[in-house]
Amino acid sequence: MTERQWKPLAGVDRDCFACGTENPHGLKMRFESNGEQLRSFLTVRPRFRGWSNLVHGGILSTMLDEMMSWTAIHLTERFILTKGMNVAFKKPVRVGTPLSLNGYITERLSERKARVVAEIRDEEGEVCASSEGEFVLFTMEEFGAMGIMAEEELETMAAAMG
Ligand SMILES: CCCCCCCCCCCC(=O)SCCNC(=O)CCNC(=O)[C@H](O)C(C)(C)COP(=O)(O)OP(=O)(O)OC[C@H]1O[C@@H](n2cnc3c(N)ncnc32)[C@H](O)[C@@H]1OP(=O)(O)O
Repeated sequence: MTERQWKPLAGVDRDCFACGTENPHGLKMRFESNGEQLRSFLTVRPRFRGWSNLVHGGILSTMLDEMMSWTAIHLTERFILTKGMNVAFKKPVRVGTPLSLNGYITERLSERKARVVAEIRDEEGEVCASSEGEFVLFTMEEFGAMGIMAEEELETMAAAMG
């Protein structure tokens, strides 16, 4: 069986703290999908440290939330909101070291909800932090009705989801 090909996903949001392509203060996360899972590679800059040279736990949680969110968006082709998430910090993560993340759906709870997992691995491939989250899924019309973003922004996002 041939391994599914990984394809880069276009960044569509300029200013998001986690994935914004133009946010100078953000993490600038990028994503790839093979149709079954998503992954991301990044090295966290020292400005995001907590203790000494360790990546702050809040930053790790943001990375996991973003990984799960992109996974939910691209694998369900719906707009999403994070309803809740649990994080396990298993090993300290150091700034300035290459990290990889992956995300996958563990359960489509209903038409409206999905359970998603994300993991952060170090260079040795060891899982340093992981999360499980529940995501509420919305059609473009439903998301538009919530007034979270402008019509043209909604359409740009919807076009990038498939
Ligand atoms: C390419 C892109 C890249 C761009 C990628 C950008 C990625 C950004 C990622 C950021 C992710 C985040 O951090 S999001 C920000 C943090 N999260 C939030 O702000 C969410 C705040 N919480 C809420 O708004 C709410 O609690 C919800 C919507 C999550 C859950 O609503 P709830 O009412 O409390 O929960 P629940 O009882 O389980 O839901 C009841 C039912 O109503 C539905 N429901 C609830 N609200 C609505 C609604 N307004 N419109 C329709 N349906 C709704 C649910 O689906 C569910 O359906 P049924 O099961 O009965 O059928």
